[in-house]
Amino acid sequence: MTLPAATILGYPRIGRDRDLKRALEQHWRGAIDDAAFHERAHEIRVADARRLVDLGLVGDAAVPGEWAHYDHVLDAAITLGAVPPRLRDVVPAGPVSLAHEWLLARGEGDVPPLEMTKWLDSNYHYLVPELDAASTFALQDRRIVERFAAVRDAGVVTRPSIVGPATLLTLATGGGVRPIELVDRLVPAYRALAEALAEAGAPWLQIDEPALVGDWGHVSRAEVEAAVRAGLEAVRGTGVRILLAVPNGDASGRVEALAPLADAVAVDLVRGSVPAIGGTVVAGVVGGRNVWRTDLDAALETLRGIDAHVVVGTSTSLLHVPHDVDRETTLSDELRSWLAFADQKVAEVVTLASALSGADESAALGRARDALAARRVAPGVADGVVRDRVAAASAGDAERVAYDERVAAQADIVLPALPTTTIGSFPQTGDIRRARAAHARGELDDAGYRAAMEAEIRDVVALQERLGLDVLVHGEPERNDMVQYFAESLDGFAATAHGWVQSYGSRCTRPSILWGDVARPAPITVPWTAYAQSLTAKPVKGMLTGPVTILAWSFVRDDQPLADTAAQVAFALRDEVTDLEAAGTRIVQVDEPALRELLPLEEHRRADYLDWSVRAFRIATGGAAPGTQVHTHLCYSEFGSIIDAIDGLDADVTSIEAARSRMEIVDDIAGHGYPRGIGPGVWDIHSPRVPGADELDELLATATAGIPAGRLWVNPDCGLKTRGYAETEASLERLVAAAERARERIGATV
Ligand SMILES: Nc1nc2c(c(=O)[nH]1)N[C@@H](CNc1ccc(C(=O)N[C@@H](CCC(=O)N[C@@H](CCC(=O)N[C@@H](CCC(=O)O)C(=O)O)C(=O)O)C(=O)O)cc1)CN2
Ligand code: MET
Ligand SMILES: [Zn+2]
Repeated sequence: MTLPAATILGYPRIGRDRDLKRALEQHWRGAIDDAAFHERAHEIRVADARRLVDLGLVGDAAVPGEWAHYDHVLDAAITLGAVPPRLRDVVPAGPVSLAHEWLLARGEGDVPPLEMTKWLDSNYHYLVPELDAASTFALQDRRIVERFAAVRDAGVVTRPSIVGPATLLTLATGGGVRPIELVDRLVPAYRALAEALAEAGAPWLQIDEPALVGDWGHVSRAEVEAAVRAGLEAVRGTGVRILLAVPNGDASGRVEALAPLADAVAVDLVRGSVPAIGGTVVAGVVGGRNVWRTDLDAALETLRGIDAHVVVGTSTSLLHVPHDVDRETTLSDELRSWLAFADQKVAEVVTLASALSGADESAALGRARDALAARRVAPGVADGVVRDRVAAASAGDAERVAYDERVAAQADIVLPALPTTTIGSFPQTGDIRRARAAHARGELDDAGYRAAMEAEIRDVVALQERLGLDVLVHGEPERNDMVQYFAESLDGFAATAHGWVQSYGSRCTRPSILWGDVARPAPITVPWTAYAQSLTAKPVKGMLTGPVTILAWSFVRDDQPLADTAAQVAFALRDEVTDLEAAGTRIVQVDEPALRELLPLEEHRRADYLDWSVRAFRIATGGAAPGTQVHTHLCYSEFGSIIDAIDGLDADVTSIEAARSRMEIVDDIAGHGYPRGIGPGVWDIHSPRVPGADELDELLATATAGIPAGRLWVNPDCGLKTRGYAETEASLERLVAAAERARERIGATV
């Protein structure tokens, strides 16, 4: 049985109206029981599968079946019995209950969850499988088989998918063992899955191996290739056919020798070129990482040039894009005509497959051509003033005076040794969100909304003064999201109303659409920051999101180099810094949590990326006076690899996630001789756990051992927007007390 003519590699699983998010959060707070949760999850799966058939994915195995509750990497680990060694006594072998699934994903009490980190170069987060030398694997949980059968019984024969062994092991951590070395032990469990699926009547299994397109450092290319091979050899001959999917980059040069072991190979033709393989190729000409309408003429030409049996597909799963652009009635008709969300992308692969088979699709091709042509010349796509400013940028725009001179100019910002601060956001309470929703619906007027946010700022400032923090924040209550908020105030961006995309677990974002040249028509953050500063004699940090993060967490235009778009955003932020200074702000933080995330998977593309991304940050902050203290904030570990780039940002103070990795970063910093202020996080804010006093002392002892006291700051790992007030107050109280003890211990004078 061959694959149908059109398919996609995956579909959003959070539900059209974030139905799965709601079900998850209701189950977590005990509002619905296991049976009700399973029922809701099943309904979402069936509705999505039927919609995909209605959109034209007809024929057995055309509809992908990947339906994790929380994360697809966690689902693979659960399926194959890869339970963390530390939890062997807690999570028994066999099917994993919802309670245990949430324990793995979210932790509980003293049990920390699996670590969470970025999936490839995206803003989706997966849970890192934990393995050790004693790890064994088997088909322990049949959720993939059961979901296939349940959706088949509802009328749709899908193509289940699972993360492949090379990718699973490349992304896993190992205690005392390199996970990739466990591959021979792991692959029989994949075979057992393939056999079970064959028995259940599944015609195809998709094995995702994006690890093939990256350069990993800790795992060699030969090891990745060998692990993919071992997986494919293990699953051969069970009766289920194998689609090897290699999304997220250029598979050519990496997949040719493996292709004969699979029944079909899916490749990303948005980022990559066509590999020389025969057999069946799922040609990923429709992009899964962006929201622009496909150039169907160009795609058709690519498809016609492939010397193999061609199935039209997407470059990646559509997990990263929202469901349906037709719901975005607040966008202009013009902008909407340029866009394709998941459902429109499905229609595109169907149209292309039909055209490829010789049917007359001239009307659809013509509409796509017209939309593209209109986009090229639309007002706002190119703005002469913006372009002239970027073109005129000089090296000096990215330079501040030497650090020593800045330290001298900042001497009147009076702070103790080991100053305490937070990362910016305070809890986003239900009241704040309800006020914003009421404001959006027109039920709360502008003045009422401002008053509500100012009341919140007053409370947050008072709380920080009571706790004794040294550098205060206003708490960011007015921000729906740290990127969308800025996008809504900048020219060149559009925000969506329903364009939710899963970020992790139940948490979603609405990435904005960066379609035109970027400019800042008016100050954005100044009134809020100035209001907070008016309430206190302590310094209040102004809080901005940096250019790289604004790009990384938006859907960016594909018609010019990212570096050019980054420079435009950087100049807009530069003006905001100037206006904050004029309003009396002495400390400005420019967050770049996505700096590491956008680092290309392929080694040969990294230097160029780091060059333009660091430059964009420096343009954004380069206009700050020497007396203005510039902070930045980065989250997620693995920063050792980009420590030179962090140094290159030239920020006066950098706060960085460190508590979860138990201060590993301190060695990197000490070894590098990093010369400026640094605040390694001492409180892991990703769970409601309140850190113990001993734990804080220990983390600070590690920090003071590696970093000179004059440069060390004390802060949490990240912002507090997902936390509640109970744990926020308790944890910050302990953090301030621990900083005081550390000052005494090292004999620092306040
Ligand atoms: N873009 C982005 N990426 C990021 C992060 C981030 O902060 N932003 N942080 C890191 C971790 N990722 C995260 C992603 C999302 C959230 C998060 O909290 N998301 C919220 C939504 C945030 C938001 O957009 N809030 C809006 C809309 C909130 C909402 O759902 N409103 C209700 C109505 C309000 C009510 O009556 O309660 C609705 O629309 O139904 C607002 O506050 O205005 C969620 O999923 O619940 C946190 C971290 C990395 N990537
Ligand atoms: C994901 S980084 C978050 C930084 C932001 N200033 C906050 O505190 O929420
Ligand atoms: Zn952060």
